[in-house]
Amino acid sequence: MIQFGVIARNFSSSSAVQSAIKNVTVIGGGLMGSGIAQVSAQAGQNVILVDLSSDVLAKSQKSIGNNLGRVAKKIYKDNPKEGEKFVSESMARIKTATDPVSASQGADLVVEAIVENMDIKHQLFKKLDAAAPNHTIFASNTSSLSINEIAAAVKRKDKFGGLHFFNPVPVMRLLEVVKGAETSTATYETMMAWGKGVGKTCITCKDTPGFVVNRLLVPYIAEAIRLFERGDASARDIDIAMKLGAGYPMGPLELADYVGLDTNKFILDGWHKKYPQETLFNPIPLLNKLVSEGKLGVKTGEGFYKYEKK
Ligand SMILES: C[C@H](O)CC(=O)SCCNC(=O)CCNC(=O)[C@H](O)C(C)(C)COP(=O)(O)OP(=O)(O)OC[C@H]1O[C@@H](n2cnc3c(N)ncnc32)[C@H](O)[C@@H]1OP(=O)(O)O
Ligand SMILES: NC(=O)c1ccc[n+]([C@@H]2O[C@H](COP(=O)([O-])OP(=O)(O)OC[C@H]3O[C@@H](n4cnc5c(N)ncnc54)[C@H](O)[C@@H]3O)[C@@H](O)[C@H]2O)c1
Repeated sequence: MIQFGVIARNFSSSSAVQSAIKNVTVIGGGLMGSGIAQVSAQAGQNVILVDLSSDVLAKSQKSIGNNLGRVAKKIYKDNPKEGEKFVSESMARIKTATDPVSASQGADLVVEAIVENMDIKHQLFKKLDAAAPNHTIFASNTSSLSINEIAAAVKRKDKFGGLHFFNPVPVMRLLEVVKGAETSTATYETMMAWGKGVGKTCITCKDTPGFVVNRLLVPYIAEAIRLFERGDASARDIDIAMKLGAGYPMGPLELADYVGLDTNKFILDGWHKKYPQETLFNPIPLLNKLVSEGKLGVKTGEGFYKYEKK
């Protein structure tokens, strides 16, 4: 259970965003982008949320509104009127767009949260680099790709870094802030201040595959899928085992569904390509089969488990 204090503390520190960043463009309005837009707006930032699909944007705005309502219920439980004001003011700070270039022209920070694919991230950042103001910082929310390799697509390598949020963004208190080889100290410090300002506890690490959390988490989830694939235990028992035996809030297979089986696959495929000798990163036939069948987990209504459509 997430204690009230945690959410309130996040909010109180987030309401004093003192960094040089006021206007944030979030590109990718899916699971992560919508959460990043939410925490930025509730911290007083002006946000433009961009996606290729206006259907996705409409769905994301709805889920942001619902999630802001959950946050408001906790922070303003004794003052529902204030809670309604908090939600409406936060929502008013979020605009949506389908054109990333025009949406980045007034940005102090662009956070990319599109599909985990290097080529597509390169195409996007190359386009933005030519259009966004010189002072704009670019950051990727990538789970597993190299910040240095993504930054190869832009000239502003001194103003490029990693801002790796965790799902669900409004609840998970960690933010991994990653410096690339050419990220300037000023950019790094601005990203750290902004991360704190939107209510996160920031840690930092080198530009190493999976940074800290995913380097430990993704192989763990992969091993759980292999355990299930071999028939050593049921999905339910594997998840119960890790919740009751290791104190995790979610078991590995329900977490894989929550993160997205496509994202898990993208990460493993990328690491397998880079480190073919590392067996922990080997492709998993069952994971590949589920993804090929469009069973991506919570976001499509079925993965290892079935979910009722929201
Ligand atoms: C792969 C990537 O690169 C990296 C990653 O992101 S790896 C994934 C990291 N994330 C995790 O490991 C998540 C682990 N799971 C959890 O922490 C918890 O199961 C969970 C927070 C998702 C849900 O918590 P749980 O107690 O089971 O359910 P639930 O009651 O729905 O939510 C708990 C609280 O969080 C709040 N909450 C949940 N989701 C929320 C959201 N999206 N927005 C706002 N609030 C939310 C709920 O309001 C609830 O608060 P309340 O009880 O005070 O009302
Ligand atoms: N899912 C997680 O738990 C999680 C956690 C941390 C980081 N990440 C990373 O965040 C990124 C997004 O993951 P997600 O789970 O939100 O994916 P998602 O599939 O939910 O959302 C991605 C969104 O990007 C949009 N998109 C794709 N190409 C685009 C483009 N060129 N321009 C604009 N929009 C585009 C898609 O329409 C989609 O709505 C990935 O790099 C992923 O590795 C994911």
